[in-house]
Amino acid sequence: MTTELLTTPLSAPAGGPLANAQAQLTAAVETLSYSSGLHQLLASPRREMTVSIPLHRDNGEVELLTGYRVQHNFSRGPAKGGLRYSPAVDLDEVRALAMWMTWKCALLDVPYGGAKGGITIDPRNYSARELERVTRRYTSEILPIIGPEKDIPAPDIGTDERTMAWMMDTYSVNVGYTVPGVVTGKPVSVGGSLGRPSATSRGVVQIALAALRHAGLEPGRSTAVVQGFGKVGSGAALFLAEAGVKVQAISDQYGAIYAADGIDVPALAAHVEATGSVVGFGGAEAMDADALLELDVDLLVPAAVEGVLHSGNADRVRAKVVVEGANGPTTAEADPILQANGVLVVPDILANAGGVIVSYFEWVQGNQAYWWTASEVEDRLAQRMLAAWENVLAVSKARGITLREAATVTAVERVAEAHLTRGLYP
Ligand SMILES: NC(=O)C1=CN([C@@H]2O[C@H](COP(=O)(O)OP(=O)(O)OC[C@H]3O[C@@H](n4cnc5c(N)ncnc54)[C@H](OP(=O)(O)O)[C@@H]3O)[C@@H](O)[C@H]2O)C=CC1
Ligand SMILES: O=C(O)CCC(=O)C(=O)O
Repeated sequence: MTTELLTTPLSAPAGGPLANAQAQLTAAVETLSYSSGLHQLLASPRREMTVSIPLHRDNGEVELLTGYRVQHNFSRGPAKGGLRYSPAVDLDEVRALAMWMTWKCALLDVPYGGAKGGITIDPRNYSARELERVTRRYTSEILPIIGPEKDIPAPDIGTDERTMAWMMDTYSVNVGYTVPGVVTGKPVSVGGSLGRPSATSRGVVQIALAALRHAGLEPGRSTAVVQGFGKVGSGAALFLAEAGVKVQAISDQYGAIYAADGIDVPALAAHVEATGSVVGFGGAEAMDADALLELDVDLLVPAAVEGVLHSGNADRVRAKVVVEGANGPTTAEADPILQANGVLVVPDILANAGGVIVSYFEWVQGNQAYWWTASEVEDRLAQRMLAAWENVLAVSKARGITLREAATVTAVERVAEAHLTRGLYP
């Protein structure tokens, strides 16, 4: 196949998540020498839905929210991906996140395409009753395009297992029977899997420990910082500390804390539970949240939002290894700077894939109505994460490309092969 033009059908603002996702795809398409037609097909979402969500607030006022569901690709199976509640959500962000889900599922060889959803809302400003109404209305609006064989949402920023229970109930009430497989990341009491809440963090740390050793660093003598202390960041900090890594700094959207001898992560979790933020934790000192990314440590785990490592700060990153717990934390401009400085970057589509792997296990268990033990889930998760790590390392070495390029090339090739095998003229 020949590479002619490498323009993509969706124009995206430079530096934003969609431009970054497209730049990563373009690099993979160039390596694979795909045609521009195939490139455009891989770059374009198969289906997008934008919905208005009228919300009756508890005080009687009516507010109109906007929600999205983007299904990027179905070539390898039903679409799969999280649902985000954040004020920063827009259609381009959801498009990027959906594309990354396609590559993640292909890389880890779970039988899904990629999707993502979002609502532009700051969930902290709404009561639980309001969030339930928003979730139920959003689910009703996107109901025609989701389902266990079509598209299966899961938690992401600002959503959790309670959100998934509301989605599952709304879908089930509409179709007339209980459909646990329409979402994953549900509570165990309604068909969730043991081990799903901790799966993304466990996977991040399994990869982080392997990456540290690959870089010649002994985890028990290593230091780390974690950006974000939500579902992914808090678990990552905890599992790193349990593995003997000294977690010296942690941040959330309100600020950052630092302790040279290592933060007591369970005590910090109790503080956050009580106060809502890492700020003010007694066992550490306050530090500048941007400076946290530039600390002289062995391991940096960005586990919050996109674009935090960019052309303006990449040159100052002193961590030897970056393991991307978040989706898209490193911009396309930052990648070559980090590479030139010898920083080993383990890409999101590999590092944070533990969540979708256990979501897949949840879907399989639900479909068979047969439940696995926590250790079965954890053992199978570790096997898949470490096999994918070895595979990406091998491709990187064989082709002389970065880990991100190796992961993306592997995934894109699998998606293209599935698409072409199914035939071009359905
Ligand atoms: N949940 C999952 O299973 C998976 C999540 N991911 C990705 O991991 C990342 C985090 O998701 P998740 O943990 O689920 O989301 P959560 O909503 O549980 O947590 C997000 C965390 O990021 C923090 N945060 C937000 N903005 C900033 C900022 N500018 N600086 C520092 N911290 C910030 C939040 O702070 P605060 O607490 O103050 O609001 C919060 O601690 C996202 O990129 C997501 O897409 C990837 C794979 C699976
Ligand atoms: O568990 C899932 O299905 C998807 C999780 C997710 O949104 C992600 O991996 O980014």
